[in-house]
Amino acid sequence: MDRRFCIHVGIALAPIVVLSCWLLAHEWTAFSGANLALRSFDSVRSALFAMEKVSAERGPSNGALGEDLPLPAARAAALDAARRESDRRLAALVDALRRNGCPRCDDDAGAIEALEADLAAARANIDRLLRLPLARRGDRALSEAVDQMIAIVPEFLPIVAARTSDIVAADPYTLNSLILAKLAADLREQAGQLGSHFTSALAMNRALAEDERFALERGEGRIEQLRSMINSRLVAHADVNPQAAAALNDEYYGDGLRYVDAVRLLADRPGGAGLTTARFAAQYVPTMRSITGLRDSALGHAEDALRAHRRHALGILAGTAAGVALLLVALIWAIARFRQQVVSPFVKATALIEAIADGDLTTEVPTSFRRHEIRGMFDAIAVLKHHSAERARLERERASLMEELATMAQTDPLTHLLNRRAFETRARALCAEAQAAGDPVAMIMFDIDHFKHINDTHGHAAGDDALRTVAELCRKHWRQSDVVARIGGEEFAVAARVSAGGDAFALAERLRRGIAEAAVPADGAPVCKVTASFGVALASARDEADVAQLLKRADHVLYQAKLAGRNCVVVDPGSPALDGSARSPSVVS
Ligand SMILES: Nc1nc2c(ncn2[C@@H]2O[C@H](COP(=O)(O)OP(=O)(O)OP(=O)(O)O)[C@@H](O)[C@H]2O)c(=O)[nH]1
Repeated sequence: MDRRFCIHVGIALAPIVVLSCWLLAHEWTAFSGANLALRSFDSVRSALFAMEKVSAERGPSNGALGEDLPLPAARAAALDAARRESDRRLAALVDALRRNGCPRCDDDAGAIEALEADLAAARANIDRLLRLPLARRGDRALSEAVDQMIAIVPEFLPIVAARTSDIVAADPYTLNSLILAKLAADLREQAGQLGSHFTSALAMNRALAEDERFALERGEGRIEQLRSMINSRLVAHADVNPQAAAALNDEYYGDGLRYVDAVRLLADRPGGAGLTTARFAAQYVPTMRSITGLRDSALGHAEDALRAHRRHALGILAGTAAGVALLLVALIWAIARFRQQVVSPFVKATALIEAIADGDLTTEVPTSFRRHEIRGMFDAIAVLKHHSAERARLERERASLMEELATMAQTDPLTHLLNRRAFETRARALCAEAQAAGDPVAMIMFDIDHFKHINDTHGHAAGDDALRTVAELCRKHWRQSDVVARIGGEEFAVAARVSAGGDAFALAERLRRGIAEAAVPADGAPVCKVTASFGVALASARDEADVAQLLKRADHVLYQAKLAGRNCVVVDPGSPALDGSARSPSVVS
């Protein structure tokens, strides 16, 4: 029962455990997703920063390209600082991608390697031009150098897009902030490119070429597009820092673009704008900080949301784990209590009832149960045990009474020898056994002499004592295998297996002498002497030993013994000469 209970509990617990594990796994996945989203966010931010720095590197590069030899130390230092900053940000991006631990981050690391190679090539090209005098650099070469730097920036975009999709998969609510940050980064790039379109014309002190004017218009169009996209995002999500939005409006859309328009008008003149690229950059570049300001504000907003999401996921995971642990502990506790308070008592009760049914009443019935129903059950078992013990006792008494009755039915109550009926039954069995074994059977009958006289002289009790004394002598003189009985008032009979006729006679004679020598006691003192007369009849193994016949023959010679003067043994003359002795009656007196 206990084993079955455990199996059933296991079956019932299995779906709960599976469900709990599933719930935990689900919450763990959500928490891991939130962690991955934060790491991916770090990659996106690093990519946008690196992108900005590579884009910003174009400012000092263009500034240097616009200077003639020897390159002013300040220009060289600015270019060097910008390149180091780009490299630092790229290294940070590689680190962030390594920490990111996403399946496709290896592809991104490969993309960074390609990007770094392209950047190195672009820088080498710029350095080559910087070693030439300004007049020998050539318009076309300058444009190509600027374009080569511009072409590097879009290489960041697949990394940003891939990591953004990882973030949005874990927390879709960050999508708007991330798009806004990406639009701001695009705007920063477009703004940078817009400035770059002036580089050749300013460096060569000439008017803007047709394709440069076209590029400027296209850039402004793209910037206008981004402006409306950013504005619509800002309107929909006013929670992004409004000061950053206002700064963008004032500084870049206001001052920055106004300055670009003014320089373009100047640059339309045949002699050019009369500005160095460095002066242009010094005036224009600072207005772009408002763009990165908006980008950083959007990134900060996304980071806050992601951290909140991670905290929330961690809280849910911890709550779920605690809930599951609590539920399992409560279930196990309840099952253990149920097993201890209900199942175990039932198992014990079953074992007890089985033991009682098997007759084992030695086991104690426990009484220390607190539950009313269980205590009642064990009280009932105690009653059952008590009744069973009582019934077992009655059974034993009945069996002993039956045994007593059976003994009484076969025994003479005065002498405790067999009675006549039992004698006949046992004697018949003895005859059959003797015949089977080929042994002769002797039937010895004897009768106390003048017993009436004893009764009359010494009283009936003395007569009874005389009978008991003779019975004791019988027990003393005859063997265990002999059948001895009191078959009448003062009449006794013995059936015995013998090997020779003389044996039977000797047996009878030995008893006769024993009786004659004995004194009948009464109240501890001898009262009188008794004698007995014996008749012996024999049946050989060949004869059919018939108990009735043998008794009759023995009785007949017993009568002869009486007639012969009593206190003697007479052997039936019809007995076979078993040992070759005479068949004539033997009389001993
Ligand atoms: N005390 C006592 N007497 C018994 C019992 N059964 C029979 N008697 C007596 O035994 C006596 C038998 O007497 P009888 O048949 O005349 O034989 P007897 O006196 O022994 O004479 P013989 O047999 O010829 O020697 C009777 O007086 C019976 O009352 C008994 O259980 N107890």
